[in-house]
Amino acid sequence: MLRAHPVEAIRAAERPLIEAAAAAGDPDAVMRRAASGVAHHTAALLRRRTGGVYGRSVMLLVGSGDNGGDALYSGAVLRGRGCRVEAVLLDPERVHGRALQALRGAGGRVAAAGTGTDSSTPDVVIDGVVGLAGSGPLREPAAATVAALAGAGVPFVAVDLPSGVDADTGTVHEAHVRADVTVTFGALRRAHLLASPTCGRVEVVDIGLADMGSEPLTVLRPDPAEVGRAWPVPGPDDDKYTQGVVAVRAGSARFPGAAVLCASAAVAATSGMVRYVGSGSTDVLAGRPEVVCHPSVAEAGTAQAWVVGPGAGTGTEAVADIDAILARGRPTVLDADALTCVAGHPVVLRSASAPVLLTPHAGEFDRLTGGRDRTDRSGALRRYVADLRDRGIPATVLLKGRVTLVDDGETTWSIDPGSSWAATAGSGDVLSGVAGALLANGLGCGGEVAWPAVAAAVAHGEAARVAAGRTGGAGAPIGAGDLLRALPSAISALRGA
Ligand SMILES: NC(=O)C1=CN([C@@H]2O[C@H](COP(=O)(O)OP(=O)(O)OC[C@H]3O[C@@H](n4cnc5c(N)ncnc54)[C@H](O)[C@@H]3O)[C@@H](O)[C@H]2O)[C@@H](O)CC1
Ligand SMILES: Nc1ncnc2c1ncn2[C@@H]1O[C@H](COP(=O)(O)OP(=O)(O)O)[C@@H](O)[C@H]1O
Ligand SMILES: [K+]
Repeated sequence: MLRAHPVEAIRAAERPLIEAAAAAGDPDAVMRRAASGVAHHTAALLRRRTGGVYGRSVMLLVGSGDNGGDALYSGAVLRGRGCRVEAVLLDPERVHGRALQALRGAGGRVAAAGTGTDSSTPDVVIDGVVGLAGSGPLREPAAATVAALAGAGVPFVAVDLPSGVDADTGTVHEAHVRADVTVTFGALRRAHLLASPTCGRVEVVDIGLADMGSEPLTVLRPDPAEVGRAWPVPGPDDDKYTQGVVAVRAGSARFPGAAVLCASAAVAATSGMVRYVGSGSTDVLAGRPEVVCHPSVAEAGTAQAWVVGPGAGTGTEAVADIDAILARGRPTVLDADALTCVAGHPVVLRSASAPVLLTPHAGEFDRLTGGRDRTDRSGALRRYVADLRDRGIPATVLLKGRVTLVDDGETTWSIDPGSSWAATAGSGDVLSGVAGALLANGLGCGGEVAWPAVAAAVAHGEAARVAAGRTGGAGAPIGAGDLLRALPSAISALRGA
């Protein structure tokens, strides 16, 4: 499991190291260690991209703080390895003096932004514009310089964080660096897990930082192997009931497919039994004859967990069904149309005495929250969960997207499947089916509902990867049906990870 920390915690952990270095008369010792890590990973990128290091050209984008200092010291190291290094100073009046001297001493070229820079396109850019102290989008002249280099296809190595990405919220501002590699120091920052697609491959350099624990603002990323180990496996004494029965209320005349995708995903996720309530029994049974269908919520037999919502409608009947399901007092996944019902009738959640898992996409989340705080996704999520919990609703929320977040009011989990192939119609129905099955099974090594939600998101992402890669090569677009069919291979891969 990876942990990513808020800036305040990082700064507090670094302080003793920096003070010790200063007391020993070498105030830049930590910075030079960090910089040699940046140089090491930049050299590795150059080798991968160009087959070597010697003679390659490196451009440093140097801001006014210590992030720029790291870039300058790393340039000095790369100069020592035979690179041509040019530093572009974004604010020549405010630059880390000793680091600049080190670069000059090593034979690096220095220019102010917009004046007489080397005209050839560099092999790599080191982004030392701004790091932990950054806020807001890249400012000029950094924004225009970055846009031109990115447009020319030059790879970026970000020092600490891609500039233009907020360290704590992970907000990616319009003007920002998209990094191929991000080299950070001692421990991950929250943005590394909240904005992982913008950070590229994240490398953590050891600077002698003591191990950091968790606190409420720490973001966690699950280890796929851990999810695989926790996946429910029937034992010798198990039967179809002991593994947890999940009931699915999904589908409508307008959306028959949602019923098939959701119920079939529940069947694929664990052994045991799946019940179905809705208008789609014929279609569900055509694909999955093992599903047990019931004419209404009231007539459904016992289930250890429920899923309600995919394609299930938003009328008064749908709201009444949600109410009836919650009144059964079992853990329940509320997805899709059920979330629209909750947004319109928040009072319906009052019937929830057992844990509920809400699984909105961005639009549904806006509907639930009135569209507040679009820029600080994880903060808005934490506040929404806290609101629900303050109202006595035992809620966990899974916010979908390329980076899926799960928050139970105490912990934020982040899942990034590494590609966006899962962004396809109906794939959310598959996710809620998997989550419901895991909830019914009582999977719970990391919390009552958060862990099944996290495990479902991991398996969903892995299924997308398997499905998109089924043809080999670079991968191909998938539909939700492909993702569904890939679930068994994905679960098997996780269990073998
Ligand atoms: N604190 C530590 O212990 C260590 C820090 N290190 C480096 O130091 C960095 C933090 O340095 P600083 O605290 O000096 O701060 P930064 O270098 O992150 O930023 C400070 C400067 O950036 C400017 N700035 C802020 N937002 C901007 C934007 N959007 N566009 C352009 N400029 C902007 C500010 O005006 C300020 O002058 C870390 O990210 C890391 O790279 C490393 O040397 C390792 C050790
Ligand atoms: N850009 C993306 N990259 C990867 N996965 C994504 C992306 N956008 C959405 N997803 C995932 O795809 C699924 C889509 O769910 P949802 O929006 O509810 O679709 P639907 O309602 O069509 O089923 C979710 O699991 C979500 O996390
Ligand atoms: K940076």
